[in-house]
Amino acid sequence: MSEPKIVDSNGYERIDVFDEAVIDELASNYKNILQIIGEDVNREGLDKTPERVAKSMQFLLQGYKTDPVEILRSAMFKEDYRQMVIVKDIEIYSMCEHHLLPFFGKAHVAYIPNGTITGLSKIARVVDVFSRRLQVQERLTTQIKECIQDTLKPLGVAVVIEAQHLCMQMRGIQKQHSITTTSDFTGAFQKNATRDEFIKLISTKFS
Ligand SMILES: Nc1nc2c(ncn2[C@@H]2O[C@H](COP(=O)(O)OP(=O)(O)OP(=O)(O)O)[C@@H](O)[C@H]2O)c(=O)[nH]1
Ligand SMILES: [Zn+2]
Repeated sequence: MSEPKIVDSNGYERIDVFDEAVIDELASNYKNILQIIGEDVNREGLDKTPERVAKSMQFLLQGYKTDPVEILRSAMFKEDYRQMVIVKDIEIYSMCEHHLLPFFGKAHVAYIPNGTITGLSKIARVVDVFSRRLQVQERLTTQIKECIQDTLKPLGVAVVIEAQHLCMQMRGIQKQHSITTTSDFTGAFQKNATRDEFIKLISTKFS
């Protein structure tokens, strides 16, 4: 019998990346940081903050614990459909590995099956697993592409990510409106016509 899933208040499965000892150690280090920046760690509002931040980190970095290949393998179906499948506007929240600040936006993912399809939600889950790690946008884009290509072995995979980086907005260069776009393609998407069709379809608004 499989173990019961632990869910959070939204009903989503909670993945504990760190054990309790690690949470305690993280909390103790965050307490030090609060002290170093000159805060009064004993005031009421900060009482539980070190522990909250430790748990928040656990949530934000939960992607290390899940194998994205297993996610795809859990829902692979034989199907003789060899046209483009696009899951677009998948929201992403990731953490910049340079500043530990969020970057967030949308991922658009397409593949052309070669006898095997996967559950649509699994594409979004793979995006989530890689996003919930310390990342740079380029590597995130490529990891999603490679995981789908290596597991489903489709005729091609395309991944485009558009994101805002808080490390460029709240600090540093402080550019509030710049969006970074990254893309990566395999197989059939290397051809201009196929890639153009994908770009056209992800640019179309349906609402
Ligand atoms: N290529 C890439 N760079 C990123 C990403 N996220 C943040 N960066 C950049 O990482 C770089 C780190 O540069 P450094 O000069 O070492 O750090 P810094 O002094 O904090 O740089 P500034 O942000 O320019 O103040 C910065 O240019 C960031 O904009 C990302 O996803 N991809
Ligand atoms: Zn950054």
